[in-house]
Amino acid sequence: MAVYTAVDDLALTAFLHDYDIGDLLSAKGIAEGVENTNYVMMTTEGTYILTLYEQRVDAADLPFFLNLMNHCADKGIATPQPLPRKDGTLLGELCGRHAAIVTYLDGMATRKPKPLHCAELGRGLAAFHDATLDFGLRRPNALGVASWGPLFADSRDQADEVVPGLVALVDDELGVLNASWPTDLPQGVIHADLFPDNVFFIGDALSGLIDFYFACNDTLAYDLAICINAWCFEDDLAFNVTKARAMIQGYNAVRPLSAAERDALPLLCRGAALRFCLTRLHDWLRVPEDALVTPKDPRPYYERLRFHRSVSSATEYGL
Ligand SMILES: Nc1ncnc2c1ncn2[C@@H]1O[C@H](COP(=O)(O)OP(=O)(O)OP(=O)(O)O)[C@@H](O)[C@H]1O
Ligand SMILES: N[C@@H](CCO)C(=O)O
Repeated sequence: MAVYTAVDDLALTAFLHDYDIGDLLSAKGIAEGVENTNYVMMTTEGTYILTLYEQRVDAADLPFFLNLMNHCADKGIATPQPLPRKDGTLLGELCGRHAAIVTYLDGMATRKPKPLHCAELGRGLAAFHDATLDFGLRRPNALGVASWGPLFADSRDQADEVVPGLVALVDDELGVLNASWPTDLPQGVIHADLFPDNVFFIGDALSGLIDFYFACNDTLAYDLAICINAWCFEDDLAFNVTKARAMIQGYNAVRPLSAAERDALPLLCRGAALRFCLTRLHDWLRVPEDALVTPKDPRPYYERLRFHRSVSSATEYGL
């Protein structure tokens, strides 16, 4: 559950005086999510999401995230739109935390994506990439290729206890990726964490993209590689080429991939699998005593990485 900061009605009513969104009717903490405190809030004007940013989010990054959502929502992408305060700013303070209010998006995340969902996601991701091309702010990827070596160094001693064979695999993979990571592919703003829990659908139609708190500037096709990892493997860890084909075709229909991007896809998928394997391993080994949430298992991403290492060309992703 993720309501780290309890907000009472008096504090919230006072906070809302700085907005033009009516009077408070109700506010309920949302259990999902692990990073921040979220409330679904109803006022006389409508339904909104109130987010209080907790310690792990760097306050200096908040203008990037909020302006990015605003930029995309203005362009018709299904991202939450931050509500401006009466002074025009997007960020306030509530209960000692930075806080913002964004529009509530209808729809539901799907736990078992079908190929149709993957095609929608591909189209939505490409539209998001296109919409960000003229976004003015920049944020480097703190979890990009250069970070993976140092990240692993912090967990290397215990890695084989979590997944036998992990040290040898990751050492080898870091050597390959550091030597051959593509640097000349089209760049832009990527979501960087577009897992099924961050995408809403109404029926089979995409209705919302949320959780922009890893968004950054990086290689656009790397974002697609993250989605292939997150959406196109079954619970038994088998790769589902039908889902990958649907996703890539959907993406390609909106933002055609260059030949260089297509060729790089196996390598980008390896990088994406390694990134989530390493961040999960890091968190797995450092569960706080009072943890409210179970850490995510690194093993499925170790298995994905082994799969991508066996791929010899992008055609194996259904291209
Ligand atoms: N704009 C929105 N419209 C509707 N529901 C939302 C919206 N934003 C967040 N939610 C709900 O709140 C939940 C938590 O949001 P989110 O995933 O952003 O949490 P977080 O703690 O910031 O991130 P993380 O998933 O990385 O832990 C979502 O699963 C969703 O149910
Ligand atoms: N999507 C991430 C978690 C936090 O964003 C993962 O599955 O490892």
